[in-house]
Amino acid sequence: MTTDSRDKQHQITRNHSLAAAIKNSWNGIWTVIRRERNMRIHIAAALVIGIAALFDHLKPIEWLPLIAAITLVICLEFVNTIVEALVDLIVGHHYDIKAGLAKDVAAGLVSFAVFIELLVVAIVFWSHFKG
Ligand SMILES: Nc1ncnc2c1ncn2[C@@H]1O[C@H](COP(=O)(O)OP(=O)(O)OP(=O)(O)O)[C@@H](O)[C@H]1O
Repeated sequence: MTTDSRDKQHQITRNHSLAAAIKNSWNGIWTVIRRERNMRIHIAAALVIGIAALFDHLKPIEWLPLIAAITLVICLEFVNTIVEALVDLIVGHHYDIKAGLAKDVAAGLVSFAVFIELLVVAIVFWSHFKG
């Protein structure tokens, strides 16, 4: 295989068009959804929250904190996946205490965001029914 044909299969240059940039970014999102079980759980939880908010006729202002909390969790799960990929790229299959720390802190960020998400959901629905 020549270098040229290899480069066509595995792009390592800048995107030549906006369409290519969008296609590659969607590919990144889809890859995370396919590979990361936790991301699928976050999306399922977001759907459940959204359906509950629809059924309970939440006001637009009440949707905002829910959307913010869900966005935070999903964005941090992307960050967690990026950290895992970079750590694996750097250390491979070797044990390294700093690699473990980086992965644990990244996972901890997601857990913290999920805790905030649960808190936000509880407060929004509680205040909706209370008043
Ligand atoms: N190279 C390494 N060196 C040291 N510890 C590691 C290494 N790779 C993984 N670990 C430890 O194993 C844990 C799980 O690893 P990893 O994050 O790759 O698995 P995962 O199942 O994809 O995690 P998550 O549930 O967050 O997606 C890490 O949080 C870390 O404590």
